[in-house]
Amino acid sequence: MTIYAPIVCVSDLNVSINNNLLLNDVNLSVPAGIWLGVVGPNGGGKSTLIKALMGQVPYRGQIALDWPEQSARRIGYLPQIAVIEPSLPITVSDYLTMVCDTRPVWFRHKQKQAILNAMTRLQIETFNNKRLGTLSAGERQRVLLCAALINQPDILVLDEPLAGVDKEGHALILNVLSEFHQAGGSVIMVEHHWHVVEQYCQFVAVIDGQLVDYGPIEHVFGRLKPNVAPFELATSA
Ligand SMILES: Nc1ncnc2c1ncn2[C@@H]1O[C@H](COP(=O)(O)OP(=O)(O)OP(=O)(O)O)[C@@H](O)[C@H]1O
Repeated sequence: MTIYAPIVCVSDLNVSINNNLLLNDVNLSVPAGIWLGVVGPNGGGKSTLIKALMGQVPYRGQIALDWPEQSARRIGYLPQIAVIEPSLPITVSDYLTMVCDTRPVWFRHKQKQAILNAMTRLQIETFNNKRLGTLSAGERQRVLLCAALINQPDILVLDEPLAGVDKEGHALILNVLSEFHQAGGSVIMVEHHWHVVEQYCQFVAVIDGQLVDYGPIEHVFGRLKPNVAPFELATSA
C-alpha cells in the first residue's frame, strides 16, 4: 500500500441538533499515521464527532483534511451499527461491487480481485449471495469493514467496529486493522473496550459533550487513572 500522511484538524467544532448542543468547541489535530481511540460515556457525542468528520451532520467550525499533494484522498468509513432491512434485495457481492465501482452492478461479470482479496482477509468469501439484512451483527461488521478497506483508503474512520462481534471476530478485525495501520494507514476509531484502546491506540480523545482530554495515550491515561475514567462508564452496544 502507498503510504500517505493525512492529518485531520478540527477547529472550534460545534454540533447542535434541534437546539441541543451535542458537541461544544472541539479542537483537535490528528497526527499522520496515528491510531486514535475516541472514548467517553454513552451519549457523550462520540458518534456525533464521527458523523461531523464524515459530513453527515451540520456543524459550525472547521474540519480540515491536510493531505500530501499526491494523495488519492481516500477515506474508508464504517458507520455505527444499524439494522438493515432483511428483505432489502442486495447481496454482499452486490454491495461490495457497488462500493468498488460506480457502474451498474449488472455490467460486471467478474468480481474484481481487490474485492476477493479483501473478502478473503475478512473471512467472508462465502457470503457472496447472502442478503445484507440477513447477516448477524458480527458478519455485517466484517462486510462493512471489507467495504471500508476495498478502495485502499489512507485513513479509516470507524464507529465501534467491534460492536456485536464475537471474540474470534474481535481478533480477526483487530489483526486486519493492525496490518492497515502498520502499512502506514491512519485510524480514527470509536471504541468502548478499554483494553482494546490501551493495546492498539497511540492517541486518545475523551468526548463528553466536549473534548475532555486529548493526546498520547500514556498522557491521557495518566491523567485519568486517579479518578474514574469517563470511558469506563460506557458500555458496548
Ligand atoms: N439526530 C439526533 N437528534 C437528536 N439528538 C441526537 C441525535 N443524534 C444524537 N443525538 C443525541 O446526541 C447525544 C450524543 O449522541 P452520540 O450518539 O453522538 O453519543 P455516543 O457518545 O456515540 O453514544 P454511545 O456511546 O451510546 O453510542 C445523545 O444524547 C443523543 O441522544
